[in-house]
Amino acid sequence: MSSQNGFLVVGSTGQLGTALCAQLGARAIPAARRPPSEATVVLDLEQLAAEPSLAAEIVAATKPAAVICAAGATDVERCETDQAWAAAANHLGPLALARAAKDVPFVFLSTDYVFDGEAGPYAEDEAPHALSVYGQTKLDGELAILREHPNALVLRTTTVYGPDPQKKNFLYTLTRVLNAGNTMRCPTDQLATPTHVDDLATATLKLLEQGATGLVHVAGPQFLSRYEFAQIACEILGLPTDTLQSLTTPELAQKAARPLLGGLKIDKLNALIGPGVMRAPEQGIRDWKATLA
Ligand SMILES: NC(=O)C1=CN([C@@H]2O[C@H](COP(=O)(O)OP(=O)(O)OC[C@H]3O[C@@H](n4cnc5c(N)ncnc54)[C@H](OP(=O)(O)O)[C@@H]3O)[C@@H](O)[C@H]2O)C=CC1
Ligand SMILES: Cc1cn([C@H]2C[C@H](O)[C@@H](COP(=O)(O)OP(=O)(O)O[C@H]3O[C@@H](C)C(=O)[C@@H](O)[C@H]3O)O2)c(=O)[nH]c1=O
Repeated sequence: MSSQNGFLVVGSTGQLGTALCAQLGARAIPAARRPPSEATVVLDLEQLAAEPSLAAEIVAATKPAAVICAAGATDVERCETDQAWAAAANHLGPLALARAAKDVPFVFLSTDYVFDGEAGPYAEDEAPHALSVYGQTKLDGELAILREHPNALVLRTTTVYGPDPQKKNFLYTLTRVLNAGNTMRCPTDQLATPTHVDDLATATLKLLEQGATGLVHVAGPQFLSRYEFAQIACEILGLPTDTLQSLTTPELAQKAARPLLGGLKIDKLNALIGPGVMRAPEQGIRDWKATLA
């Protein structure tokens, strides 16, 4: 495999990776731990964490013009009990790749879960304080990559929704659960700024084109609770709401603590790429609906 000007998209089988590859077209060099075809580079972040020299081999073989690390341990609950996995996929693996790709721009995807949720939505200059293993390992990744890569761009996002090849984001879960007549329990006290995956991909590529570096928040423009997000989705999608139940986070009894007032401010993003790129949930859910068969 050899390519002079492509962007290495790590996590090409994921939600964001798929959107990035679609927007990049022939400029994408997809990379995944379980490649769906021979055209995809084999890249396992856990393996890179254990054997960092493999990262240099992949970079030498693919010669990317930039690297976007859109992969990671995204199962927030599993991270609590499998900390070695979380550290490898969210911190040490991406760091090995960043070290090997020092000569080209490197993008690392992070999260609002680096914050404790006492005062969201958050701007880039606010102090992080992670509550969960997922959030802490992402924060460890951010700090190490920003320290070691001269042109690193760290993008924090939150509650990504829209087309998802693995059909596991919140909207797919909500639709599946409610259509099956089961109860969907949604917290009224977990607030964030839901982000349409295509906008996240667009913003990522615009920032890369501009040569942006450092920390930038990329998220939707509206701050709302999971329950409100679910209500908007139900209305647009015509889902039954008799089994949509509101509750508080303690009642939900999740393993990993979530930031309650999470979410991200996007003034810096808007100043860099112009306003209007990030769509509001109502529009985003309508657009997602239109993609369903
Ligand atoms: N989804 C969200 O709400 C948010 C996401 N983020 C961050 O944005 C990024 C993209 O998220 P999203 O696309 O939604 O996530 P997904 O869960 O949809 O995709 C994650 C990707 O990471 C890959 N992956 C997991 N472990 C490894 C590994 N060891 N080596 C290589 N690849 C691996 C998965 O591969 P496979 O298909 O084989 O499982 C998949 O392609 C992630 O870094 C995530 O932490 C940040 C905030 C919110
Ligand atoms: C299963 C279930 C979840 N939920 C809620 C609780 C919680 O807020 C959320 C859990 O689903 P999610 O997987 O979307 O949420 P979670 O894994 O917490 O979402 C996070 O993903 C990671 C990758 C991030 O980085 C975060 O920014 C955030 O988007 O959904 C319900 O309300 N009812 C349910 O029945």
